[in-house]
Order: sequence, then structure tokens, then C-alpha cells
Amino acid sequence: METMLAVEGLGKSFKDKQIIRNISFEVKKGEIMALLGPNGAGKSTTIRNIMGIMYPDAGSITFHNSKNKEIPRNKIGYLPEERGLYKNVNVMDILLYLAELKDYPKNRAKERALEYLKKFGLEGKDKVAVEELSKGMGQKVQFIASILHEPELLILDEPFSGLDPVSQELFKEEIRSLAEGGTAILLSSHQMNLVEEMADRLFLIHRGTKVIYGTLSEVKREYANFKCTINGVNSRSLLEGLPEVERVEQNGEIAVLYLSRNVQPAVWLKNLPAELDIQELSIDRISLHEIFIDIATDKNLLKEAGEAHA
Ligand SMILES: Nc1ncnc2c1ncn2[C@@H]1O[C@H](COP(=O)(O)OP(=O)(O)OP(=O)(O)O)[C@@H](O)[C@H]1O
Repeated sequence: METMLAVEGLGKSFKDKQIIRNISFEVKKGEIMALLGPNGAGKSTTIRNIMGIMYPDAGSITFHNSKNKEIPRNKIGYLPEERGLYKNVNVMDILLYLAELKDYPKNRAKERALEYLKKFGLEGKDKVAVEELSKGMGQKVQFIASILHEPELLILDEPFSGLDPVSQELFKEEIRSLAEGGTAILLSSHQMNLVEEMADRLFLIHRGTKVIYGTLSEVKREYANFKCTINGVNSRSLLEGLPEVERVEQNGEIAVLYLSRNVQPAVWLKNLPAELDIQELSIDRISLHEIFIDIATDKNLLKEAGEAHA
């Protein structure tokens, strides 16, 4: 698939502190690429460099055939992490003003704005001042502003924060349908369940450098060990003594056993002792949420795996 955005060897320091180092990834037409990392990892810095809000000390950014300062940023949609629109302007005026800044035709912008306001449950709010909107409503307007001009690349920094579950669903559906329509999407979010549902590929930064880059299934295959959940009456010492169990979390009769890397579930199951009480048992790969926590808290296993990939 066609590459819409290519970030290569990006580096940025503030004063003498290096914030991001050697960051390289691509976002392709029609894909949702998740940019992940703990607080302070360097995600927003990466995005601000792409948007030309600041310029990198090293590396390059290519959008279509334009590079670095030549990139026409008005062709990119951007929902910044910091929210805020002019407060005393009405919703339609602000949307049309922002579309005009992007050289988008006014009539078309108005038509699309009305459609989107309706879609996001804000029908009739076009003449309301932004300051009269609730936080979530304001966020919807800002999201609409980022997509109104039909950008080919859309960068969303924490789009779901502060949204109720219904609004989250709406955003999720819209982001998916934009991707299906060919928009390249760079999505930064801390909501791992949503990322797991939506992202085609992901890039995880920790302390300013790459830890993971790949498709969701590659990442899961490579980094997500298995965990086995057993419902039954078992002593902790019995569970901890089972082969290839790294960690046990026990809550009443439910125990979650985190298995070593490279365990073959079929072989492991065959070797379980007969005295183990099993009322229910399931084996799953750990979730993206758990992978993320392992990395953010420097659990050795994943750190080693990450270093091998850096
Ligand atoms: N303008 C600046 N001057 C100095 N340091 C900065 C500046 N902007 C960001 N930083 C530092 O860069 C590091 C990365 O910040 P950044 O905002 O990119 O992280 P992030 O991954 O987006 O985090 P979060 O998930 O908390 O939003 C932090 O240590 C931050 O303090």
C-alpha cells in the first residue's frame, strides 16, 4: 500500500536533553497506525515535529513527495492533545474558519460540517458559542475540524480522552470508516483496548526510542506470552510450582498463571499434575494492555525482547 507519511531517524533535544532518538516509521494509505508509549515517552514531541510545530534536530519527515519544511501541513488533519477552540465564536463559524485556513471550499465545508454535527449528535448546535458546549461536545467539534477538509493523513493525539462510551464508539466508527475510505491515520492513545480493536500496526516508544514496531498480530506473536486462567480450589504453592509459570495472580478460586516465553500450550497442558483442581480453564495471549505495562515497568523479559528489536 502507498506510503503517506515516512518518518526516518527523527531526533529532537530540548536544551541538552535528548527527548526522542532515531524514530522511524511509516503510515500507509488506509491504515491505522498506533503511536504508543508511557507518559513522557515522546509521542507528542514526535507528532509536533511531523506537524511542523517544531523542527527536528535529526532525521527527515516525508509526506507524499514533500519533505520537512516543504510539507503542506494544511493537507494533514490534526487533533492536538491540548484541546481548545476560540470560546466566544459559534460552532459553524469556527469550523468554516479552520477549513478556510486549510484552503478548503466554504460551501463544501458547510455541507460537511452540518452532516458531521448531525452524525455526532450536535444537530442544531451550529449557532451555539463554543464556550456553551460541554467538554465532550467541544471535543467532537474539534474532531470535526480535524477531518472537515478531507485530509489524506489524519493525526489524532488522544482522541478518546474524556469521551463517554457512546461518544467513544462514534469516534471509533468514524476513524475506522475514514481508514476504509483511504485516509492514513496516526493514532496516539493510552486506551489499549481501543488500540487493540482498531490498529493495523503499532509503534511503541519508551524513553524516546523504539521498543516495538509491527502489525498487531506480529507484536502479539512476538511479545505476548500466554497466560492460563484456572478456576478451582488450588493452593498457591501448587500453582507456583507448576512448570514454566513465571508469576501467579490468585483471587479466591480464580488464578491467572503467566507462562514463560515460548511455552507450547498443548505440551504445557499435558504436563499438568492430576491433583490440580480444574473447574474451568482458558489459555490466552496477554493483552496489549499487559504488554504495555510490562514494557513501561521494565519487566526484564520484554526489555530484552525490545532491545533485540531496537
Ligand atoms: N517544549 C519542551 N521543552 C522541554 N521539554 C519538553 C518540551 N516538550 C516536551 N518536553 C519533554 O519531552 C518529554 C516527552 O514529552 P511528550 O509530550 O512528547 O511525551 P508524550 O509521550 O506525549 O507523553 P504523554 O503521554 O504524557 O502525553 C517529556 O519529558 C517532556 O517533559
